Amino acid sequence: MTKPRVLISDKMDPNAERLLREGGCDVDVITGETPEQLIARIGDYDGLAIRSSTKVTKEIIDAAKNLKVIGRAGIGVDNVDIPYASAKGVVVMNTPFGNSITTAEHAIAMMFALARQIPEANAQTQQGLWPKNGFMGIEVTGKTLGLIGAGNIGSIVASRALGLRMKVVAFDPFLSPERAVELGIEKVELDDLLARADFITLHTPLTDQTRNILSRENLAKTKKGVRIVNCARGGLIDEAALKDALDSGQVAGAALDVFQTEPAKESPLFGTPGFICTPHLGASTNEAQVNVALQVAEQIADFLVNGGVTNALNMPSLSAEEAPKLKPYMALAQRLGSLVGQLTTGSLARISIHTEGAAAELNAKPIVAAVLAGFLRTQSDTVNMVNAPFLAKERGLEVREVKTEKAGDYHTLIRVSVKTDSGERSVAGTLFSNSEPRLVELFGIKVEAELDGPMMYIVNEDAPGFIGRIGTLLGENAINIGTFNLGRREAGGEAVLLLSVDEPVPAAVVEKARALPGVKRVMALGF
Ligand SMILES: NC(=O)C1=CN([C@@H]2O[C@H](COP(=O)(O)OP(=O)(O)OC[C@H]3O[C@@H](n4cnc5c(N)ncnc54)[C@H](O)[C@@H]3O)[C@@H](O)[C@H]2O)C=CC1
Ligand SMILES: O=C(O)C(=O)COP(=O)(O)O
Repeated sequence: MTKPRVLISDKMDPNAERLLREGGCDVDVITGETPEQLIARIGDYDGLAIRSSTKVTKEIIDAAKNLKVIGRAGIGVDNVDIPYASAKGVVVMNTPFGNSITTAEHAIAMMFALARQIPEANAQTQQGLWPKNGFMGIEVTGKTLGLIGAGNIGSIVASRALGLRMKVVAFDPFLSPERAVELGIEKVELDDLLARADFITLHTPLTDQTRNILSRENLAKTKKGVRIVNCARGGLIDEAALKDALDSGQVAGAALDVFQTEPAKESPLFGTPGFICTPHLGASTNEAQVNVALQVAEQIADFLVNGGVTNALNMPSLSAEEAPKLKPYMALAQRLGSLVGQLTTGSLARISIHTEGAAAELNAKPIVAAVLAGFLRTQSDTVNMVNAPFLAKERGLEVREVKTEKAGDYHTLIRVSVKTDSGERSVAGTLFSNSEPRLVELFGIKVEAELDGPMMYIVNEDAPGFIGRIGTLLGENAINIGTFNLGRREAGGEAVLLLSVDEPVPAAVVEKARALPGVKRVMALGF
């Protein structure tokens, strides 16, 4: 088997390359390329490992014909076009915890640098000015820190600030009151935070809701003399308004590690009294870089070599514990999805995925994604578990999930029902010996089949002689039958025949089968 190829396109700790190789990948480290150079290069690679410098745009994803996974050695993924990667079936992963302590420490360092004006005092002292009377600072003890965003990094900042005897208030709509109590902080509304905080630190991702959260209007609502630290993302603060607020004294100090446009080689903020900055160094410590490099390499190799999914942003994660249990279910789900996809004609309004018995105890997300992937792959070759839920939504398909924990006739069952113009029909399957996928019901008829390889599906009137006729037809055309699965609604009613065959059934033979007496429907299927 050829090894998957991974490109590391941003500066990364060498452990990333080492671990990817040990994990079974071929690796190239080529950093600092222009977008055009990356577009020309990316076509060969199965995996791409990045930090924040590489911008993974639509153009790059389009050029990446083999790409299966993008691994971000860090947290923020606003440099990756995730919706487009999802549409193209590319998994996007990050390392959500590896650099959070380091970034929280940088925010605290920036807070002290502002409180005691360390950068400017250092510069003037080294110029020989000994400016002992020019730098009156403030204590942080007893001051109020306002956190905007209290997730991983925000809560570490909170714990450090509490250790410094600060009072901490936080605005985060997703922070539960219980978690706030656990952290020892007060959950507040944004206006309240703006009015009360002596220091504000930002720790949210950049989203439509957080963009410009410190707008001109909100900066005007702050306590006069506030000091602001941003080690999260540039677009969270209106930089022009911040410059004006520093000039007017409304804001006494601002420390930015991140800018609206990076690299920030010029800014109206540069040189403004009370303004300090670093060039996106939040995650730059030896410890954090080793952490994220090891994590991203392990995740990429595990995905490309074993199919394991960790920390994916556009696909349900599969833990090492869950993966082996879920694997046969995903195979079953994918085959049932494919079966209904092949048998359904006409427009589809809804697909329902019902898990019953042991199946209902499992994480349903990967099972649903596998059904949708199986279903939609009958319409497009580029569908996989990553883009299937996205495509289903795009096509206006309603997806329902139902769980029944009590087992019915089978200890475990997945039922896939589709609602079309002509009504609702379903197929169902179970696992034999907890590992072998089997179809057990097809449109209300009990039938047992493996759904593996080429097959033939026939609906006919249940009458003597039919099996002989179909056997003869296939024999005359040198088609060898592997398994023969028969089911019927009632004696003399409608019968279903599912045959597994050694070779795909040619269209001409399908036509001949359709012409046999009593035959209602014939299709060649493939799994
Ligand atoms: N400067 C640097 O080098 C680094 C920057 N970062 C950035 O730091 C930021 C925070 O990272 P984490 O704490 O790991 O993320 P996280 O996802 O753990 O926490 C983000 C928090 O923001 C909250 N949030 C979301 N929308 C909000 C809104 N509208 N208003 C208020 N709060 C909202 C969420 O509920 C969540 O609690 C990210 O933008 C990340 O990219 C992360 C690492 C290094
Ligand atoms: O992890 C993050 O979100 C960061 O912003 C760190 O960026 P970097 O990897 O240092 O370019």
